Amino acid sequence: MADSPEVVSAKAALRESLLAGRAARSPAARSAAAEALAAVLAERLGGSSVVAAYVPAAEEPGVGRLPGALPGRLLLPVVPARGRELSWTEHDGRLAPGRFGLLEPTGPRLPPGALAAADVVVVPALAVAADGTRLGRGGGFYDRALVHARPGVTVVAVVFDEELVAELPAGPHDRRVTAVVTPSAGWWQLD
Ligand SMILES: Nc1nc2c(c(=O)[nH]1)N(C=O)[C@@H](CNc1ccc(C(=O)N[C@@H](CCC(=O)O)C(=O)O)cc1)CN2
Ligand SMILES: Nc1ncnc2c1ncn2[C@@H]1O[C@H](COP(=O)(O)OP(=O)(O)OP(=O)(O)O)[C@@H](O)[C@H]1O
Repeated sequence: MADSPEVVSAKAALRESLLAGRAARSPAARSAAAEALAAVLAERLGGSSVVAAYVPAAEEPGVGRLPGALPGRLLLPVVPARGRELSWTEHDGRLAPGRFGLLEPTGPRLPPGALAAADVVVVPALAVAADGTRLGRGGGFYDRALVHARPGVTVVAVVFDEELVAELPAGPHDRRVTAVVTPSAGWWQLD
């Protein structure tokens, strides 16, 4: 079942204002936030052997410090030329621009089900609610990807402080995160 028209328009309005907030942040504020986020994630994920993460774009929290600060073998997403199922590639240090201008790994692609190898999944979000509801960019990529995560693994979203909110609109496909990190609040367990 698709999102209702009310949920679709509520999400669109929220995305617009959250993206404007991100665009307004200075480069210095972005690097200070990235420093803090990287420190919390490195500490909390210390014992993990396989971590799925992503490469933040310039306006996203963690830019420049993720995924490099994360431990273990790293799986990074590759946006497909067609469709909305993310593929995965094990990070070997090499990145090149892909769809939407996002940096992506260049090595061999693994199928969507490769996410099942991850002990922890670090996900991008525009906002996260106290009940774990996540608002993304609107592609539905992560809602589809998280179907392949092993049940019970930690799914942690990375947001700026004011993007951890009381509530968010949710549709039938939305997958909840189990934790969230923000630069000032650190790690919040939500499940
Ligand atoms: N760093 C990072 N990597 C990520 C995500 C992310 O949010 N951040 N994704 C999280 O899912 C996936 C990519 N999803 C994305 C979905 C939409 C847009 C985007 O810019 N959409 C345009 C519309 C462009 C179009 O449809 O042609 C827009 O929002 O204006 C970008 C990434 C996988 N990798
Ligand atoms: N597992 C799924 N199967 C089919 N459709 C889905 C699935 N997950 C999401 N969708 C659809 O994809 C569209 C976008 O979903 P949504 O608005 O939740 O994206 P998002 O979580 O913000 O984006 P992203 O995951 O790319 O960051 C919606 O129309 C939603 O109904």
